[in-house]
Amino acid sequence: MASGLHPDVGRPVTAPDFLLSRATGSLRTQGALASFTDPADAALALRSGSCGLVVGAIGFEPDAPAALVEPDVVVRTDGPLEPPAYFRAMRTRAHIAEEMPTAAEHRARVATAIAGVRAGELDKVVLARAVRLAAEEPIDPHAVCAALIDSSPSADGYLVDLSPAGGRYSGRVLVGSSPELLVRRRGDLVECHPLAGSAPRSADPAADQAAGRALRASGKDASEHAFVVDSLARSLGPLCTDLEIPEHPSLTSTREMWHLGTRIRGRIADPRTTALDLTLAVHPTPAVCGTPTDAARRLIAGIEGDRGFYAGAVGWSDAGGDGEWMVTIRCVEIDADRAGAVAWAGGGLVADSQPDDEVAETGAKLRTVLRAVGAA
Ligand SMILES: C=C(O[C@@H]1C=C(C(=O)O)C=C[C@H]1O)C(=O)O
Repeated sequence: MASGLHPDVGRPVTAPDFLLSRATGSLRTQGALASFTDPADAALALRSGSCGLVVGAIGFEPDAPAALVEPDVVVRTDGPLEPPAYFRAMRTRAHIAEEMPTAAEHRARVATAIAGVRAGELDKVVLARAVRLAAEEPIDPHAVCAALIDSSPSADGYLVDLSPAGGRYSGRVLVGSSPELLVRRRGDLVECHPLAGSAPRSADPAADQAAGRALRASGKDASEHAFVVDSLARSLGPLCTDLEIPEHPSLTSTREMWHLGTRIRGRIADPRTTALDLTLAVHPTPAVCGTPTDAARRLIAGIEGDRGFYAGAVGWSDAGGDGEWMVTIRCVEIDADRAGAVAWAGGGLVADSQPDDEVAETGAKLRTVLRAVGAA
């Protein structure tokens, strides 16, 4: 680069402030004609037709501030997004500055929660831990997103400017690569692909296949998974007709993880129900919260505190009702000054869960984003 040029020269001016990359179709947007911190207001604006499209993120807690906007400029594509060469060439370099909590403390929390499940206080709860990352050079959220899209076999990735949520979120950006489709509506077709029940993958092909087979055969993981499918069946039942739910989950994978997944399909009962309405009806599922929902939510708030946008939903919905929302996992929230970030990972706990396995599982889940920021 010639000296004297602005360091940002070459940076695509079309860099979006929201994007969702999916193999089945993507969307990126810039600007905001309107913004919503209450998802119910956004849902109403879509249904009334006063707003044509809503994009952004909603928090884990339904009453937490959302970062939703009606975007100004919208580009839709049929396939996944191809990150610009400018961002692909950037290497993020960060390191873990703090474990929140330490792996040992997370193990102790997990053991306490499993004891609660065994005592009959609840059936399942998802506990998460976080790490604070410190950057060697300012982090460019688009570079992290490009790395996540490029390392996802299905080119999954998302980026959301959290500023519309206000307060401490001003200037922060959420970036991730979620394998979990919370809900999608296309025309009258409604689809979900819940994941629950996980095992870390292995670099050794034989060990990797064995880990997948063991997950498929695991009664503990089947029960963890069933809570999610049952919850979706209950919440979607009144909103859909012809709900098709396979009897058994199948094996699915990311670069780091094996998961049990179930492809659920149905037809929308009332065409006025938008993808955002569906999202608000099913969220939070026991894939990120637990069963019963309120007991799990209370336990999570007491142990972890405020999850913010982690374990929420990220996506888009249009006034015609179409849209797609992913579960906000495998993500990192980048500070407004770009000097640091926080990444989270959680896992479901049932009566048969083992604390050491759970620590290993969250460690493996964290690697998705740690690799993308050069901290793995
Ligand atoms: C909570 C996370 O993942 C969720 C929990 C899973 C599990 O408990 O097996 C699997 C996939 C996700 O639904 C996360 O990645 O942070």
